[in-house]
Amino acid sequence: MFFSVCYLIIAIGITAIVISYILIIFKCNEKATVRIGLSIPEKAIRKFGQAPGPQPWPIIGNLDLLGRFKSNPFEGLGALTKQYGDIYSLTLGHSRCLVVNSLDLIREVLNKNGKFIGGRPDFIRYHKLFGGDRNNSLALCDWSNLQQKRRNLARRHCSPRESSPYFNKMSHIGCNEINHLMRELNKAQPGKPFDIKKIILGASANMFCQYMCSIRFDYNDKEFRRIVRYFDEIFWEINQGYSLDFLPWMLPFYKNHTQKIVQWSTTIRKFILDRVIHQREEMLDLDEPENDFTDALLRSLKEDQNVSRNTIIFMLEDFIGGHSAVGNLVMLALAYIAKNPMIGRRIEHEADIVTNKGRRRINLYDMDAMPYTMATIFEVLRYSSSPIVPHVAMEDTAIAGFGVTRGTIIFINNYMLNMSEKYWNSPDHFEPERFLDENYRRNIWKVVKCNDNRRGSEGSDSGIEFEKDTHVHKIIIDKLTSTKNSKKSKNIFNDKCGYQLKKNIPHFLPFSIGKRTCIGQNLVRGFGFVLLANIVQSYNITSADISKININHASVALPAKCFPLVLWPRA
Ligand code: HEM
Repeated sequence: MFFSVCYLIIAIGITAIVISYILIIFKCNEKATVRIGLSIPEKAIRKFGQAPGPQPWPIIGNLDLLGRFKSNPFEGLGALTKQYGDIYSLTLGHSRCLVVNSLDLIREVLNKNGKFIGGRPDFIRYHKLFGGDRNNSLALCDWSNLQQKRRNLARRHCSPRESSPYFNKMSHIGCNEINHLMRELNKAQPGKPFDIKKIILGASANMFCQYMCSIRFDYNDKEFRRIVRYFDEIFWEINQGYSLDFLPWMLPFYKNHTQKIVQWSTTIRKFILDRVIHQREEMLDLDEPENDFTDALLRSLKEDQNVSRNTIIFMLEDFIGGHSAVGNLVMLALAYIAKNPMIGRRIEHEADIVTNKGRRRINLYDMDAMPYTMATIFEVLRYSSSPIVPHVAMEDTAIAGFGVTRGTIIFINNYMLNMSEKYWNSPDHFEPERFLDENYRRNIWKVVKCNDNRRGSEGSDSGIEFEKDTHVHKIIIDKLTSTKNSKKSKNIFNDKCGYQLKKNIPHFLPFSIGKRTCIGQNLVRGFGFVLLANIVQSYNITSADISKININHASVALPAKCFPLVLWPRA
């Protein structure tokens, strides 16, 4: 009996392996059928073979190769370029994947082929996070008319231009929350390590909640604290890769984990319904002018039959959840400052100039006059190299002459760009200076008259949106003329204000490019700046033990419980 069971298990195993291998080999050899012209239909269709890549195993495909780079799979994807070049295929589980590793290829994928590769991977975890359907999520859904509509709805509020009233609102809300944050930070004992992350996340959450829903929560509100933690857990979760993503039959082994994910997301949804949406629905007056993003969403629910209540709840959840990204980004910046106090000194120096030695809080309009602070944020984005969410081909297409069949997952390896010696000097060093343009000082008198109103990203595909430069020119000119007789101030000008943040660096794509670029990037820069600049203005940041500051590459996410930091109030 025992032997029969063993033979049966072995037979099932061998059959599964053989079937798996046949399926994998079939997928590897499939050709993409691509329409290449419009004139003569028969001649316009061509078949393209897929990019070469390592030989896959049955069942796991090439997961073994990535398994060797657990702490940073993108490094693993980069290492494979030595053997297979900048574009190659992989099979992860049974999923066909294409990996692109160079700037030209990334552009070809995201800009030229954007409309064919607008899908997202069908990972079980993504469904669990969004009420059983990942298409509820703005970032994890496939491209659709609904997604276009959601992006349009969100753009005005979530990508505020400097000249818009939304920008002013952001600045006001940011500064107001900084007052609350400082009261919390003042409770910390100077020189004693403490968990600053949860306080920063709370402040960031309140900035987002006030901006999107005109509501803020007390830092001691238990429910608020809980959902801030759950959002943070989810942010970490989304930034991780699991075997489950490619081997869905492993679900029973991940039961506890997926239950946890569902519990986090349902608790968050309940909070948003109970504490935000219900009240607002009762108060909604369609004749009154639109007050915030929640108003805009509730109105679209009344005015557009294609928008469902679920859509707006998930949208609000997605956007409020953006606070975790900002909180983690600021936390990373503080960690690098703790490791290298000179970075903190230079930010303090800028902060002291713009606020006349701390006589006021730093607001969003100071952003252009504090280029080193912004450069630090950009350097965190480069150094941490947040991965671009994988795209999926929604129809057959060809990239660099290689076929990409429908359903292929496309990994865009921006880690390779961020760590390439071709583009950066000493890329493995954390150096905000690399984002400062020294030539600016020489050219300042020429450019100050420039009255170009275009958004900075239009002329480039760096994907980072900038406003016109007139404001910073004015600040610098004012500073130069008002202080030209003071040797000390002149040094300050030469040392700091003569630099400008480099803009539109074509190989720096932290927010991606093309159809599915990040909608929240202006919120990241705005709230990230206000948080970082004001904290560093008020405190010296150190660590009791820098060896405890462990930071993973290729992720902006830190574990919910990470390292403590030490604050010393500045005199
Ligand atoms: C550290 C901060 C952040 C970074 C580095 C970042 C980066 C990215 C990247 C790389 C993508 C993928 C683009 C693509 O697939 O081609 C993305 C998508 C997205 N981001 Fe961000 N993001 C950040 C913060 C935020 C915030 C604060 C929000 C909202 C408040 C936000 C909203 C979105 C949305 C909605 C998408 C999906 C867009 C779509 O698929 O159509 N992000 N982000």
